[in-house]
Amino acid sequence: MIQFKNIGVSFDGKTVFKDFNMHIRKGEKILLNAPSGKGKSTLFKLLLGFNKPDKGEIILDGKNLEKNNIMYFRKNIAYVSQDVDLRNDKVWDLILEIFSYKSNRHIKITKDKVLNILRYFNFSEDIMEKKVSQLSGGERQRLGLVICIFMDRDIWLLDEVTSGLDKEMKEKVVDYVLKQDKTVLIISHDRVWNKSNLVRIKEW
Ligand SMILES: Nc1ncnc2c1ncn2[C@@H]1O[C@H](COP(=O)(O)OP(=O)(O)OP(=O)(O)O)[C@@H](O)[C@H]1O
Repeated sequence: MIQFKNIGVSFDGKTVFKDFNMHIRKGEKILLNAPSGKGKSTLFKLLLGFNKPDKGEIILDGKNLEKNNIMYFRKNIAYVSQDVDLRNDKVWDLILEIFSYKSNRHIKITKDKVLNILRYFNFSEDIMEKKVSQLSGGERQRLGLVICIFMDRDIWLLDEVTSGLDKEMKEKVVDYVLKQDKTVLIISHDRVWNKSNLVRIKEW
């Protein structure tokens, strides 16, 4: 489904990837395990077309990532970044706005549906009326994940989504993610992801 083929990436003369290869099948859950600075986040940015490799190919559903089909890649991907950068609106207004965008408009959200998932992630109802700036780091991460869930895209890129959470919530997030019929790439230093044999570990 996704393929990184002979990828080479350098920044300012420093090589991050020389000849990187990875093949991801539909529905796989993959934990990217490499030391800091080895290019984990860069892989996400490559797949989204935010960075361009110096050499190699990035393929999704048989399509080579090129300028003219970047939107195909992006439409299939939901990305939760490390420092979830959400607009400082009230949570419910923010959600309404995100789902009014052209690429998400086909998704029918209701306050009840959103509340159900928010409750699963231990939010109370008053979250809807809070502004994003009033949320803690961990709450923002969970909110980012909830938005990703509602986007209902085939591929999820999760960058440190469990780092600010307590043990019980980490396990809840992992449980939820692993049950989904989605292809998920995970960057995390949390051991909770390694416990399941549903997770393939890609090390370099
Ligand atoms: N746009 C950029 N310009 C210059 N250097 C960059 C750029 N993006 C990434 N780098 C460098 O590339 C290397 C890989 O960065 P990346 O963020 O992908 O690593 P990582 O494995 O995700 O690290 P961490 O685990 O610390 O988040 C780092 O040395 C980083 O400084």
